[in-house]
Order: sequence, then C-alpha cells, then structure tokens
Amino acid sequence: MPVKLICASHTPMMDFVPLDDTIETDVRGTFAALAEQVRAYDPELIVLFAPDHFNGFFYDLMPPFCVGLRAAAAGDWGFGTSTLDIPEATALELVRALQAADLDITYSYRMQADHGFTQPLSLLAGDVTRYPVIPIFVNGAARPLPPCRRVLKLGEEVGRFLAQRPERVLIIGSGGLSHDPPTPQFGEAPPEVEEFLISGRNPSEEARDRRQQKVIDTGRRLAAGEKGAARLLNPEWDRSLLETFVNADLERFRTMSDAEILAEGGRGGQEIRAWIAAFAALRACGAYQAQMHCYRAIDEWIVGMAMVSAEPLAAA
Ligand SMILES: O=C(O)CCc1cccc(O)c1O
Ligand SMILES: [Fe+2]
Repeated sequence: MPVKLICASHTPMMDFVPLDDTIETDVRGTFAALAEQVRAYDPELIVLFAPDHFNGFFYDLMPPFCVGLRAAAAGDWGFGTSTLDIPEATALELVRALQAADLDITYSYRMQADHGFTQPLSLLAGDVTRYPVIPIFVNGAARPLPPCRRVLKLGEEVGRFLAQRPERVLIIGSGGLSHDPPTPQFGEAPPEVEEFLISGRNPSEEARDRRQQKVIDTGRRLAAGEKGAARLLNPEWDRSLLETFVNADLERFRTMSDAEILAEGGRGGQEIRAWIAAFAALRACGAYQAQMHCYRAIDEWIVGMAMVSAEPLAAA
C-alpha cells in the first residue's frame, strides 16, 4: 500500500489578513508545491487528522477522537458547507478495526468539519471535495484534552489499518505549532460564552463574523507587539518539535503533558496532537523519511507555520 504524509499548520486568517512582505509568498508557494506533490501522487484516499475550534464539536458531547462516516464542512471562515466525499464503507471498517484494537472510538454520521479540516484540503487538494477522505477529529481545543499517549495509540492503530489497505493513501495532519488564538476556555468564560461552548452549533452569520473578527483583531494586536494580546509564538519549541517529527522520535510524545504544551506552545499548541496521530500512523506502516518545507513564525496570522512531508524509507 503506497502511503505519503503531509503535516501542515493551518490559519484561516491567511485569507483575511494579507501580509506585506515575502512571507506570504513563501507560505503560499510552499503550499502550492505540496499541492503539486499531491496532484502527482493522486491519492485514492486521504486520512485527515484535525482538531475543531467549537464549530463542529461542543461540550454537550465532547469525544476525544471521532471518525467521520458522513460529514460536511462547518461553514466557518469562508470554506463553505460542502459534503465531504467520505468512502463510508471504508470509514466503517476503520471504526471496526479500531474497536478490535481496544480503542473505544467515537464515530459520526453528521460530523461538521471546520477549518482544521477544510483549509488543508483546500490548500493541498485544491478543493474540500476533490479526493475521497476519512476525517478524524482529534480534540485539541476543549479541555480536558486526550493525553498525547492516547493520540499516539490512535495514530498507530489507524496506521495498522491503512497498512493492509489497497488504496494509495495520503495521511494529513493539520494544526499548530505554537500559537494562542483567543479560543474561550470553559471555566474561565462568562455564562453566555460557556453556553456557546456547550451548544453553539450552527451560529448566526453575525455571531460567526463577530467571533472571527475577534481572532483577526488579536492577530493585529499581537503583530503590533501589544502586551497581553496573546501568548507569544515560540519558534524554538516549534523547531524542536519539527526535529522530533523529522527524526521519528515519537516516543517523546508519550510523556508530553498538556501543561508543557500550553506553557511552550499556547492554547493552539495543543493542536500538535493531529501531527502526532498522523506521524504515528505513518510510522506504523514502517520507517519513514521526512522533509521540512517551511517554517515561519507569523504573528499577524497567529501561527507557527510549518509544513513537513514524509514517505516510507523503502520508497525513497
Ligand atoms: O477560529 C478560531 O477560533 C481560530 C482560528 C485560528 C487562527 C490561527 C491559528 C489557528 O490554528 C486557528 O485555528
Ligand atoms: Fe487551529
């Protein structure tokens, strides 16, 4: 079974906040080069690990992980509401395989996939619906978060499933690295915000715009060096994580705590779980070699922006 991996940060602010220098050209150029790789590879199945940002998953019922059996784009940040092209029978087989491996996996016949899913599909696949995809939600926003060692286990078992599939598979991990967008935290927010965090699905257009504008404003204040606007990006931590992934040193994550991730990588840093799952899945298919394509710490977009691709060693 051919397999390939791409992990990338996401930041929906890309399409709302233009940068006035070469950074945007570099980032978009790298995404375009990776999209060309995807086109040439022509995946028959994408397995996409991504977090949610209180667009599709809420505290009324918060799973650590969720396999989408049917799903649509959540409608946030201009990525539309298209139905994803999920091969339902294969996704169901994956659920059964995970259960057989003692993972109590959640699944959904009506998943909403937010920009964590739709942005990488749009940037790397050209369109949200271009290729068959199995979306796998990995909670990276709603505390308490699943322990990183369980994320490793999920990735490993997904990888074991993929290793015996006939399809040409592209594994994508979406999120992080260090960044601290103004996502409200349960227990630290006023009652009406907590109510939103519990059950804020399908917001009005005005409510959605207000929320997104707040994120955009935070980026502007961070870039302006305003104290307390958001936790600073942490390029040093980002680079050490990238090295860990490139060196396939995934054991590091077995003991990595939420507190450590929060301290080094901010609230958004918790999204590295999607990369951990993706790399663990690839690793379960055999030894790999990885290539780093880009790293930029971008305050305006509130993101440690990185892209890494990887393939099995034998195929290199
Ligand atoms: O819409 C939101 O709540 C947050 C948007 C957002 C911004 C920067 C980096 C991210 O990873 C991200 O998700
Ligand atoms: Fe995010």
